[in-house]
Amino acid sequence: MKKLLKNGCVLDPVSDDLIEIDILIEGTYIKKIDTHLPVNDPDAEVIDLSGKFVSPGLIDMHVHFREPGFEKKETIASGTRAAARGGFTTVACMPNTRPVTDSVEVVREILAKAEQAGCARVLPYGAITVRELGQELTDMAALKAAGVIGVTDDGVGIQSSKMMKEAMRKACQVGLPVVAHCEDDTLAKGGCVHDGTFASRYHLQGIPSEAESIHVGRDILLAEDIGVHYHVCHISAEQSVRLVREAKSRGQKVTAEVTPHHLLLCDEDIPEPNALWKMNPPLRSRKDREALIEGLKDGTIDIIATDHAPHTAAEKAMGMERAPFGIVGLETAFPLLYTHLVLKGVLTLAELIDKMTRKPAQIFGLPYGVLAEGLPADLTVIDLEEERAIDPDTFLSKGRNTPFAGWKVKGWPVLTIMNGNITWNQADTALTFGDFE
Ligand SMILES: NC(=O)N[C@@H](CC(=O)O)C(=O)O
Ligand SMILES: [Zn+2]
Ligand SMILES: [Zn+2]
Repeated sequence: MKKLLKNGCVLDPVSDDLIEIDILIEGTYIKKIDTHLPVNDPDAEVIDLSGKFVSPGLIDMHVHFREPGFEKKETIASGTRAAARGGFTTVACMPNTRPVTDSVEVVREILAKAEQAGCARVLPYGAITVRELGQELTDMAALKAAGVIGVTDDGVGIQSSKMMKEAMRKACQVGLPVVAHCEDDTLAKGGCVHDGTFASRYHLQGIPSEAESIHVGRDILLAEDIGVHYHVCHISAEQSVRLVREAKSRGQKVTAEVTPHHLLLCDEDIPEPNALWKMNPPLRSRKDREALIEGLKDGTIDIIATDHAPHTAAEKAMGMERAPFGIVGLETAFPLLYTHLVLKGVLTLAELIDKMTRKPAQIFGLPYGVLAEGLPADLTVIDLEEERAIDPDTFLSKGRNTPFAGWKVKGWPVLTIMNGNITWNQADTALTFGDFE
């Protein structure tokens, strides 16, 4: 099966200008990219992309799909459909499932379900410790052989420095990155929002920034001699950015990701104690937010990842102190970032796309993230002019927990192609609101 995409605009890799281009997809690969390809092949389906922007398929290195175990919040089927609607073709899913993704069996189950769902490429992470309890290391060699792309106990921090050091040694031996949820329980436990102005106004227990930064600093020191690739999840605090910057300047293999919500919101923006604004790490101070933007611009922070964390409406209605941490992100990330970073002149379109495509692929060694002949046909077509309010009722994710409802944003993905197959087409209502479990 062939698809000929005509007249789409791509970023010129040299000038970063938008240039018009034709792309021929054959089977699952990009066969040809040229300024003009003839429309004379009767076997090729021709798709006109005039006026639309074509990006390499977006990559999200941090999502929670909740399967197995918490299928009421999300399934691999609903999560990958949400990914496709958000323009993502590759997503890496976190192991805080039930059972935890700490065994070859669970990894196989996730990969099989993802294959069946077919809407996005799913790359599983394996746990660092058995059941994410921080007591006993998993069999990382076996997990790697089964297909995990990194190890993490996301959802909880590794409290013991000794355990983290051993984990780094083992991960390094088998060639897996250590992806760290940085959180010191002795500082964070019991808190529900950042230890700042909002917490004091509403007399809520705060989570101080150092709860994260202490782990970032500790882990950078531990990783220094081991030489493992150490990646910081959802970085949120100014001090953490500073520590990563310093480690990079010494040439250490440290990378970091930041979420759209930490880039766009701070604790002052929380209107009232409402769990739609509750996530881990919490929205921090204005100063922290500015440091994250600075870190993203100067390359200290490598990539943007959503930390898509769906929960049920009932769970999120339990209030700021009792509701679980987490917000969804897949279906709003690109338009939010395009509107609030690119259109406001904080990042260029090329910089934003780089942090959501080429860069995540590069740091995790994945063969995706660029448009090139011979690579898998992963593309996201975006209407940079379309402006619409975010409406959680239209989400394909089972999670509706977002603080961004009603935000009017531009730059909606209209067509997503993964491995040569259309996984999202805004114009096709059958694909848009199908009957999915
Ligand atoms: N980010 C969150 O607030 N929640 C995540 C866990 C995590 O990413 O640490 C979840 O699993 O719900
Ligand atoms: Zn986390
Ligand atoms: Zn997470």
